[in-house]
Amino acid sequence: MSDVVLRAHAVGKRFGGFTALSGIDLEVRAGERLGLIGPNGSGKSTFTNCLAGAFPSHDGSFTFKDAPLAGLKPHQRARQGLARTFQLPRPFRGLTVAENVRVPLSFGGRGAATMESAMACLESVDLAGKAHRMPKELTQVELRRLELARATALQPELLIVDEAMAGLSHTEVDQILALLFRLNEGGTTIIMIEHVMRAVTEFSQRLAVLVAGRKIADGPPADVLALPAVEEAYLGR
Ligand SMILES: Nc1ncnc2c1ncn2[C@@H]1O[C@H](COP(=O)(O)OP(=O)(O)OP(=O)(O)O)[C@@H](O)[C@H]1O
Repeated sequence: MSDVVLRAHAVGKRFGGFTALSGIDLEVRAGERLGLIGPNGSGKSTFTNCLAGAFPSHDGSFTFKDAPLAGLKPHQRARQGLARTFQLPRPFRGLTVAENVRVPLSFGGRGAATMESAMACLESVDLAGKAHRMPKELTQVELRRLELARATALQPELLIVDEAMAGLSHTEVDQILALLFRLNEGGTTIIMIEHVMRAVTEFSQRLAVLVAGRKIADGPPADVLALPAVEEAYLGR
């Protein structure tokens, strides 16, 4: 396998007559921490949905671990090692926290769906103490941690974290960041989609910027954030 774990080539997506994404080329190296940023409606979630296989079709192509993703359904992509979290946590409300993790453990097929495995996943996100609670008993940051545990239960090589920090306090952002750094140190490649600039700049080794469905910058965070086009489009100056 090459050093590049994910390659997006000319990815585009239209909704009726509206072009949400156009000509996106992006490479992500194994073990990298990439920040994908851009103003509201710039296409970040659309890109994630294309990558995860959530849409029936899109333009262009993705190659993951040197194999094309075309034609694979979301669950097949997850089994290949591609996982995502959702902006709004989506636990199974009728299942306990531990059971919520056992579902992707069994579905991903990359590890045993035992209670021990579920507890190990929960420990990795500091949620083992709430294993037998119901999701409605969790705080906002605990729900985000559960969302991460559910994604990491798939043992992904690549994890896309979609706005995990929204609405969290400074300390809670630090807690999620620490978790993500730990996951990355364990070998998981991470794409962070985030509006909390402190978090995304602290975390990312590289930033890619989408504006109106096009990639306008890609490089070291300090260089990218200093570009006038990025300041103008993203920071609204
Ligand atoms: N299913 C859909 N049908 C029609 N338009 C859509 C659909 N999904 C997204 N869009 C539009 O595509 C554009 C890109 O949306 P997207 O959610 O990808 O942006 P985003 O960068 O993730 O925004 P945010 O930061 O607010 O989450 C927006 O104009 C949005 O309204």
